[in-house]
Amino acid sequence: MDVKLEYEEPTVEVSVRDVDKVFKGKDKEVTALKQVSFNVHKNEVVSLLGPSGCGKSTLLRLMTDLLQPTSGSISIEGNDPKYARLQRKLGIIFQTTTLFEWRNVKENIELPLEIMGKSKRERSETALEMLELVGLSKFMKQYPRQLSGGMQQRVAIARALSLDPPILFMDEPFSALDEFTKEKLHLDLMEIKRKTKKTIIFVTHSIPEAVFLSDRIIVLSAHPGRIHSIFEINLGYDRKPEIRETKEFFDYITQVRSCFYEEGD
Ligand SMILES: Nc1ncnc2c1ncn2[C@@H]1O[C@H](COP(=O)(O)OP(=O)(O)OP(=O)(O)O)[C@@H](O)[C@H]1O
Repeated sequence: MDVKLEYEEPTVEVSVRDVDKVFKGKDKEVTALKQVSFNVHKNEVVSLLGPSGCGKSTLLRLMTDLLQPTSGSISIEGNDPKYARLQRKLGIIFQTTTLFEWRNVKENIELPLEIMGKSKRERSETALEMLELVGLSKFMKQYPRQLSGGMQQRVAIARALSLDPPILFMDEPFSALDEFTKEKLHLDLMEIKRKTKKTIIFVTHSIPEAVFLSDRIIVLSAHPGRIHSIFEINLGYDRKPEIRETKEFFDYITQVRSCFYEEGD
């Protein structure tokens, strides 16, 4: 029998080409990024991993139009980041949540929809859907100060997802949380990825976190920030907590860690 195998090229969703970023101060310049190039494909989870000061956040801010490159180019779905931002293609989640204290959980999630002029009914329906997705339906009337750090971060994720952006940018979103909460949120994020098919670009300095969550890890080295290595993590699509106990998981951690301790680094 003639079996035709169809292979579809993965769609490039984010493309970073030869990017340099130099911060010019009064009396000195800092080259934060030098000749950085990579692609992120649709539905991929890619982590940017590296030591403090290697330019991870700068790179994320360049991709989300919060900063401009000194040279090189970045495209999101074939357009520049500014266009992508204005078209609401980018959801951004930071390390510290920026929830509004005077709005309850549901009202916080409704905010981007309100800004976009969506009707009250649409706002409410979407917020309820997002609350369900992050498992906070019971807490919709609570105010941010009444929630734990992990719950607040889940509200921030729900809010970032409310306009259904295809790409989520997450800048060390769980680094302020305790280990138990962090591991729970890793599973929540896997579930969100499975249900929503988002592309996720995740900044972290935790090797186990990067290995557990990512399809690929881009390791940056510092001063100036350059791509040191790229690792593919073949631990399957739907990752369960037990993966953390497997040899493959530890092997990936060892492999990634070893590149931080190479001679001369
Ligand atoms: N606005 C700025 N002005 C001047 N220098 C900056 C600015 N933002 C970042 N830098 C410098 O650029 C380099 C990269 O910083 P960046 O915050 O991107 O690193 P990072 O890898 O995200 O670090 P961390 O893990 O500590 O958050 C650092 O040397 C930093 O001091």
